[in-house]
Amino acid sequence: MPGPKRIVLLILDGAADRPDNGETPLSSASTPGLDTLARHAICGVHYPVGKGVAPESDLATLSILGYNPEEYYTGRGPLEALGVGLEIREGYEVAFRANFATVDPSTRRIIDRRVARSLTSPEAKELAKALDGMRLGSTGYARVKATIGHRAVVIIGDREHKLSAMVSNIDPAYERRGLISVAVRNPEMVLPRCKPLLSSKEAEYTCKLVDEFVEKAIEILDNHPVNLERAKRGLLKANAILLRDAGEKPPRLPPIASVLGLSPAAAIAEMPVEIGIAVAAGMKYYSVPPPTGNHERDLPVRLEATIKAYRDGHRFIYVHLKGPDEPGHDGDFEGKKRAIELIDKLFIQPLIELIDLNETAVIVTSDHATPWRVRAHADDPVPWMASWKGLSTSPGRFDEQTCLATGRTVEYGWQLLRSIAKELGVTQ
Ligand SMILES: O=C(O)[C@@H](CO)OP(=O)(O)O
Repeated sequence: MPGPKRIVLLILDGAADRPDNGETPLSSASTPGLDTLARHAICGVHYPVGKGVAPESDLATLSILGYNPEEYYTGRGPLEALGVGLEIREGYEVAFRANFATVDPSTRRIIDRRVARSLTSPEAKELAKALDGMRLGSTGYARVKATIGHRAVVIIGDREHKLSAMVSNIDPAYERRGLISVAVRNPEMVLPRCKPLLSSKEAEYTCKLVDEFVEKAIEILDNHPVNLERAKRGLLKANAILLRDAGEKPPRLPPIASVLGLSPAAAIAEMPVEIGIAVAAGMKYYSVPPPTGNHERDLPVRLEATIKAYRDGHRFIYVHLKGPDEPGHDGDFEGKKRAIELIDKLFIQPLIELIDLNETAVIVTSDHATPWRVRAHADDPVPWMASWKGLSTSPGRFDEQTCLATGRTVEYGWQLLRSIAKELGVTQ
């Protein structure tokens, strides 16, 4: 039988977890759709960026799509900026992923690095407007754009002086190692100062602008009417902005078709960073509204976009669903299990009825583990499953322990698709 002609790659953000008395949200979730896919499948585990790396979503996703991060990664900030259509003036601007957060201005203690996920996008847009265009030093400036919930993009620039992305994170939850950031377990929640990651005048000057921006932002935000109103309603103030994952330019990627020879390629993604990755990889991005927090409302919309991409003839379709990650960060086992069950019920079950599984392989995995007991990204191995009607094998079900037990370990996420395509004999 010739191999599959098409691939649908489904990344369940943060769905992987750490077995606890044998159970994980994935293993305990009711997943008839994944169980059906498991009937004709192979599965294993992979290390999205490599052993010992607790990656952020962007780094992990870039790797899983087949791009070796060591060769291509340029920082999350530029991907977030690309995802919301912000250009970077290379050499004189540096883009950061940002979080609106709550701090105690007198002690710089971080009370909540996401404002308890209570900030609405309209509120964030108001606050971003108050910071956008801020002048820094004599020739520096900040460009600020709110994205989804507590998230934003901040571009620090200078009209005359060159800047550098080699600066530390102003966010204790993620530690910089060169251009990549890794999640920190139990970070000390105090607002840090910027440190140059290499001794260059550009990095030192960039840190000077960054520290000035962070300080001025607290003054502006703490007294902003949006926050005064929030405080009146007993809500946390969004009175600080954390910066992480500086980058000077988006990655220059060979088109995704060069990874597996499958084109055209499409992407259905809901967060700016994954949209940025899709654009950088030359995929046709099928726009969906931002997540509303109501999975019952959001998932059918994502399914509809996926089926449209399929019917438009795309041979590689990358779908990124955010659901399970947030309850993982919030230490919510049941919430994470529920998010997985809803993806199965409202996305996977209808999907496999609407596509041809004789010609299409469905690959399901996660970008990283967000173990609910850890409440952060972790470096655990991540399960993957490749399902196709031409396979006569079955792992029984798709979960962390079943896929670990097969012994099919892929050392680096960027090798995953190629190894699956080879084993299934994907038709170029
Ligand atoms: O954006 C998010 O959902 C997460 C992970 O990418 O970041 P943070 O932990 O800052 O909320």
